[in-house]
Amino acid sequence: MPHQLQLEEELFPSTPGKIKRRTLQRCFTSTSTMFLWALFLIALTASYLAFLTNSNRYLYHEKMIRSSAEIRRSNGMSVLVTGAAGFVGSHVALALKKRGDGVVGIDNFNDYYDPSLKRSRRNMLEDNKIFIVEGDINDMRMLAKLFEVVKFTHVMHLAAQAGVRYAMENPNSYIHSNIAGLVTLLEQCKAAEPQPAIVWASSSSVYGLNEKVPFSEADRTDQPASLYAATKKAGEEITHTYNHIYGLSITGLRFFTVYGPWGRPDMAYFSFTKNILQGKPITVYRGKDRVDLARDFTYIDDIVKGCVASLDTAGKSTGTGGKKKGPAPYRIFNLGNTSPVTVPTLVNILEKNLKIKAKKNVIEMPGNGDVPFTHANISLAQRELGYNPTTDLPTGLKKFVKWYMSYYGFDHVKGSYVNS
Ligand SMILES: O=C(O)[C@H]1O[C@H](OP(=O)(O)OP(=O)(O)OC[C@H]2O[C@@H](n3ccc(=O)[nH]c3=O)[C@H](O)[C@@H]2O)[C@H](O)[C@@H](O)[C@@H]1O
Repeated sequence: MPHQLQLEEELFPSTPGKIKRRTLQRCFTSTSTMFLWALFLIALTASYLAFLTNSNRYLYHEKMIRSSAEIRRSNGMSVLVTGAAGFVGSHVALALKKRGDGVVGIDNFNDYYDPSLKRSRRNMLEDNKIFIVEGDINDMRMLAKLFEVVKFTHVMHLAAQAGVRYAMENPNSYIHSNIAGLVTLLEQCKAAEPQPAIVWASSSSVYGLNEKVPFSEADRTDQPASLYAATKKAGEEITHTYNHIYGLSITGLRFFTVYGPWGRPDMAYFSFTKNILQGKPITVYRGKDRVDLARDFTYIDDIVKGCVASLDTAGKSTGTGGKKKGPAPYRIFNLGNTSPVTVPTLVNILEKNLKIKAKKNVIEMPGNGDVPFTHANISLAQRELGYNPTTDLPTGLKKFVKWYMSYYGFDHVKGSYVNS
């Protein structure tokens, strides 16, 4: 269209329809611009509000972290407890707080087992003024921030992917938590000023196919029977390198089948209790030649004492600026009970406490990473930590069953759960 005509067309449109369309088009163009502007302003306001909320939340968290980390006794320590919403973590955090140490927890609240139990443990800790940061130990930035806020003197590292048999179902979760997560945490500890001393949970499973009994720290640990055990053994080697290169003080604790109130639902004593109460069958594994499996079951309160004594006796890390300045302690201890009990005996004790006969399916132990027995020699921990377990399995299980009944609200008379 020639220029003149185009201009006329625009000024004097030939049809009313055109006028409408063009006016509408202009109108629409300006409305859409306005709309875009409005959208932009809304987005700007929303992100500003989000920023305010986040920074408020951050400030709130920072305040909580600082107050949780406050030391309330002379020569006390400030401890970062990883896996604080877990079984052992929650108990250790509480014990430290009760005697006046500063405690901050971290936990990713994963769903390996019912996260509501982890949340209940968190509530219990919150009632005791212990704050748990919700986060993963693989999150380097979050760890760095945490160490910026608190100069931790110690790290009690209990966050891990636990469970021996689950490793066949989800092998990568073991690599994620027990290897990658461990390295991320160690990197942070190495860089921290001052470097904290680290006490962490290894496992009796590192003894694997070792046949020498009872298991001593100097025995072979190069024949793991499960990926879980292999990651714990790898953890012992990895922590050794951080001790050797960067001067981190390291104490590895080989726990022997820890049980008790607030325990882990994936463990035999816990799932057996649940099934027996519901009248469901339990599967009892048996070893070759019909030999009963046995474990050196260790009560949680004894383990807590061992953990706290390890923190108390841990020498200082020596590195600074990420460099070792001198030799630092590297220790490994068995924390067991020194009196193995067979799985059928464990079932008998539960039956007595629950006053219900279990429906047992006895089958040969499948090749799933289990070992036939464990038995700890604890003389090293006795000597160096003053570790002295005092709770036998009947006493400990009685306390567990009492807790279980009250936590899940099981009414013995009605034979059903009150809370469900
Ligand atoms: O001491 C340890 O290092 C390990 O102790 C436990 O591992 P485990 O001893 O296998 O504990 P449970 O899973 O509670 O099993 C106890 C015994 O009951 C047996 N069991 C388990 C489950 C089942 O359904 N039936 C059964 O007979 C097992 O074979 C085992 O002999 C923990 O689950 C691990 O996280 C921990 O590291």
